Amino acid sequence: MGTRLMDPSGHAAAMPTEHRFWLRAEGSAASAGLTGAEARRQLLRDGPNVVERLRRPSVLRQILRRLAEPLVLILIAAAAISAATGDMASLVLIALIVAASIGLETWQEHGAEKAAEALRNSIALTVRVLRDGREQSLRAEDIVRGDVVRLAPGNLVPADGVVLAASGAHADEAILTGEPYPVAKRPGPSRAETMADAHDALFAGTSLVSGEATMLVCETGLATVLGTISTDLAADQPPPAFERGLRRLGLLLVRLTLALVLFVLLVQYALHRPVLESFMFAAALAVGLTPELLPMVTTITLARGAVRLAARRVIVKRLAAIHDLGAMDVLCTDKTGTLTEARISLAVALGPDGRDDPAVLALAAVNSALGGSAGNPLDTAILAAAPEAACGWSALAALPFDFERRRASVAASHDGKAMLIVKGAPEAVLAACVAVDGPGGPQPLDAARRAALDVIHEARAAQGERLLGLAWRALPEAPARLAVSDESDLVFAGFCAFLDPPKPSAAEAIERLGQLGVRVKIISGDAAPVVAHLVAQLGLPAGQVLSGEEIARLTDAALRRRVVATRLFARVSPDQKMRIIRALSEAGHTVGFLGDGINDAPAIRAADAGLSVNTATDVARAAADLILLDNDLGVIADGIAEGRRTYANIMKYVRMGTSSNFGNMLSMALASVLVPFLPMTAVQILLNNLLYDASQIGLPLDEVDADDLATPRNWSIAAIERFTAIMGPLSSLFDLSTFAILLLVFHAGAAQFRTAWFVESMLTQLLVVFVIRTRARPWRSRPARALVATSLGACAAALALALGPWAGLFGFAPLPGHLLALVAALAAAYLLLAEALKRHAMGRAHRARHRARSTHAG
Ligand SMILES: Nc1ncnc2c1ncn2[C@@H]1O[C@H](COP(=O)(O)OP(=O)(O)OP(=O)(O)O)[C@@H](O)[C@H]1O
Ligand SMILES: [Mg+2]
Repeated sequence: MGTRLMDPSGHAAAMPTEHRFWLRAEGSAASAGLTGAEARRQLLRDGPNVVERLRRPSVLRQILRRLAEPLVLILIAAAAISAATGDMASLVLIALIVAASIGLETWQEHGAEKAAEALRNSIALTVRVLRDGREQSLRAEDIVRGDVVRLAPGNLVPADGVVLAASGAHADEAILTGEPYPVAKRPGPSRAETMADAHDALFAGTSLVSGEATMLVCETGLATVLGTISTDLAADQPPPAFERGLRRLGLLLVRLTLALVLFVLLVQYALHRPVLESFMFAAALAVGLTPELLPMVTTITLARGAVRLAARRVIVKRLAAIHDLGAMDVLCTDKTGTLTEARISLAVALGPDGRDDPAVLALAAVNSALGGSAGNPLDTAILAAAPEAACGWSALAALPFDFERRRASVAASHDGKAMLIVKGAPEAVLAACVAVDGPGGPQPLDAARRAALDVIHEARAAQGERLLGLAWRALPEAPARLAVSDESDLVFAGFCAFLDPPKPSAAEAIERLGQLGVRVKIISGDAAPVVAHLVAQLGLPAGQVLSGEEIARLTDAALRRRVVATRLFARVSPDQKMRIIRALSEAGHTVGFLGDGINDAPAIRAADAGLSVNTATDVARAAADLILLDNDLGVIADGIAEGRRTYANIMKYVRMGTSSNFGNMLSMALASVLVPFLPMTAVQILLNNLLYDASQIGLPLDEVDADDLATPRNWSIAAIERFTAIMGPLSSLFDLSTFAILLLVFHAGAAQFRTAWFVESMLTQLLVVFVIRTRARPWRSRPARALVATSLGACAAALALALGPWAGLFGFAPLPGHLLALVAALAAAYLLLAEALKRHAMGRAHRARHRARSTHAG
């Protein structure tokens, strides 16, 4: 559970008095809320209610961050030293080139992130607040101290505050205290030293799991308990699939760079070459090798993906989740709303004999009216079927529904007689019953009678009807509070059966996902026969159902073996949903989860791609990486295509960087040994690198082959290494032949050598993109116009710089016609050979499931 707010012994630490806002006097006075004007003034004083320090850094800060990168610093220092020895030109040039590449990067990234952020804002969390005497829906950011906020189950608590009123309110505070069970909340002063004991306080970041509460906001933003520890919490999350791959790629490149730079420095030292010059050369090599555009290319491709997805009504909250969606090979989903219409209606209320019984419906209606929660679809369906049934009843106490107990209870009185009414999943209710209603009054619930009830339950569920059980007990006196232990010695009254028609579009969507290589699994809290019936209705293959009861008995290792082949899971608790996701993930799958309830939030958080819908509860939406504006499995298929598109384009950049760019830098290092002078000056390497970078701006916009969209794709470092190992040396081989011809045949001098090679390496490096951007023949896969423009533009610029009248400024010398022709011929030969070898270098199309292997190997 991390460090959180606990001391080493695991006990919640006492907070300093000034933070214990629940002890302040302000909470004791009931409040009618603020006026709009008061709130605006308060907002100016305290600032917006945000804890995340994830706010985008300013442009200036982004530039400074890039300037402070060690390589750039070394280069600038080296240039400064050479300026001190009289070489002003290289200082100016290096400064200009560094400025240009930083400018390019900052400008591109800034624009892309702004677009993505605007989309995120469109699904901001809203809170019900009392302002100007009426309830309004406001963005959580605009909440200020003194606001009065209303909370319902599934709502995130937007700020720290004290409870003014509550009925059956329980909060999940695990995120702050590590306490796994919901904590009861009620008004009234507490003298609590620790937040775990503060029954009258609600904390930002926690959520209401049941009941209702009204709270007075005492602290907002960074002043909240969450605000003081939010950085710890962020560090607690394991990185998702995309970041894991990116990190491993970074390590690979660092190793390559270090090896090359050390090699050059050692050789130069051994050959007694000038120290400063060698040093600058090595630094320029390192800059040339660093994939400094990788963050920009990934951000832009992902941000563009986000914008395209928005057109399909999918909002991306975490950009990298687009990639994870493309890599996903298993999608788990809950049932209600995704596979069904979520228009739950009451079909019938049955007595224990299986016949219609309006008295059972009346009991259910009293329970729902006095102890249900607004927004719960089952409670809503019951009240719609019997709107008047609760008249004349008054609530005494309630014990709200939770997903572990699967029961909801109320103590209610009618004509002065008190009664406990319990409703819930039939087996959960029956477990608390000792008797059953019969014609002549309650009868003992013996084995035969239990079996008869099970038969009714099974038969109904097998027809796809979701059942709730109802039970009651007379109460000798009115209780002040209810506990779980009160749910005992009950008399079973009967069932309510509900219908929720399947969505016609669901079957088609699941088939489409199957064609994309994504298997769909259903994880439901509902009973097994209901899930099986639905699956049959949708015309999908059923197979075995794994129940929550069985899962509870399985160890993690055993569960890992079972989950892969199982498609249906029933009667699972929120915790078990999360366990299933983890097990799939450990079995090597990239897992998505789509859900909308309080009970789905842990699983959404655990998934690589957490999906929710805009109508879902706050906790589910907060946990999700992607929000569907329409609850439709079909759009997920669109999202998957988008994810794979972005991945394919990012891979093109990676391939360019690790093969042709790496090959060039490798040649440069070798040449520094073989050639009597430095093969390129530091300035020329940097120019080379800048033009190469500029050419890549078109990549995020590139078209993608159908082949790249067909199967789940995930980082495979092994495949990248293979590609590098083949294509890198190929490019070096060509460079070395170029060197040999230039030196031995044409006896080129230093300046001419550098010019010829600059042109050759630019042409090969820039044009090879058209070869390796596709597995097909280049003329069969058309590149995007933007890519053609940036690549050819960079080529033209390189030729102009090296051959134009200003060439001398950069240390270039004029090239005679036959040398130019030679360079062009060599570049063409290289491209042809690269084309011949690329399929071999790319290997078989790797699928996401190979991740398991490469992860364990790496
Ligand atoms: N308001 C309620 N009162 C009593 N019992 C309830 C209530 N809501 C749900 N239950 C019980 O808890 C079980 C699990 O809840 P629910 O079906 O919503 O879980 P779920 O995992 O979200 O299911 P689904 O896959 O259908 O979305 C229900 O099948 C029902 O037996
Ligand atoms: Mg649900």
